[in-house]
Amino acid sequence: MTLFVNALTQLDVSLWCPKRGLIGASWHIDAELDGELGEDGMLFDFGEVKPWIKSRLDAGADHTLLIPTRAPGITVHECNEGLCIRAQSPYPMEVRGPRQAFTLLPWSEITTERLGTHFSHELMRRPPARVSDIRLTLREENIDGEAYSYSHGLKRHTGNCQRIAHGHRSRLHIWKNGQRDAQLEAQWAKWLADRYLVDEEDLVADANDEVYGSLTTRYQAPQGRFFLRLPSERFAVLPSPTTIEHIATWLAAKIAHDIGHRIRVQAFEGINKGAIAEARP
Ligand SMILES: Nc1nc2c(c(=O)[nH]1)N=C([C@H](O)[C@H](O)COP(=O)(O)OP(=O)(O)OP(=O)(O)O)CN2
Repeated sequence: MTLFVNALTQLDVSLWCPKRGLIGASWHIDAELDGELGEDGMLFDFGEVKPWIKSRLDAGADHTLLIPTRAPGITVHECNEGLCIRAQSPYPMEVRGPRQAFTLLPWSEITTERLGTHFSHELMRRPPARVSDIRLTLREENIDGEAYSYSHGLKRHTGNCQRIAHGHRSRLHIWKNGQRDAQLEAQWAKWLADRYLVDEEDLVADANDEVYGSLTTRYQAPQGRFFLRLPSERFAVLPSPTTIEHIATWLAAKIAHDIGHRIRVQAFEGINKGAIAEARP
């Protein structure tokens, strides 16, 4: 017998891609479980399947930076913050933070297929009674219009959003003078694509940055100390923390100022939630 639960939970992560660099990603998680029925006629109570799988993913890869440790140019070593990870290609990155902020995977590239198999194996280490196999599938949200992706960290968040490099892939809706504007949505999704959104308060002066054309962000949060250096053009600098409320407000003000019209922005953070802001030129 096979039991399934579609869209059981979501994963919001960043990952290092040897072709695109730092990417924000959000995936639905679909689950299938094989096994034998118990006397109650069930394989595994839905009310227990969902919290079991969600809690395991939340405590593991969710809100971490996924690193393919066998990609060319990746190095990982211990440092005062916990782990220091450097990448070279397609551009240089250095990130440091507590061990729990990273998921290290011994692969040359991260794919949703490999992640699904990896998470399934992890869950099968201690399977529930009567479950003989588990298959997880990671699936991008089907977005008709524009999707934008970014990475960030919220130093004041008490949960895992404080981790300096986690991200999202999300819908972006923009209205100009009350009308949805597909062209503006495409333009801003393209501009935001794969950027790191940083609060200007968290940028620090670092001698390397002048030499290499990079920017460095560093902060202390409840889980530990975090550090990230990327080429300056990979950043978008906000005058505020990068909560979705501030992202929507900043985007609306920036677009209204740029084009001189009344703007409404509905910015999603991952799947099915976000913030709405309006601005006038
Ligand atoms: N009002 C806001 N709340 C939160 C924000 C925010 O910008 N505004 N941001 C975050 C984090 O950035 C986080 O990445 C979002 O995390 P998410 O996975 O969606 O939240 P949960 O883990 O609490 O939800 P699940 O249902 O467990 O996925 C957090 N809050």
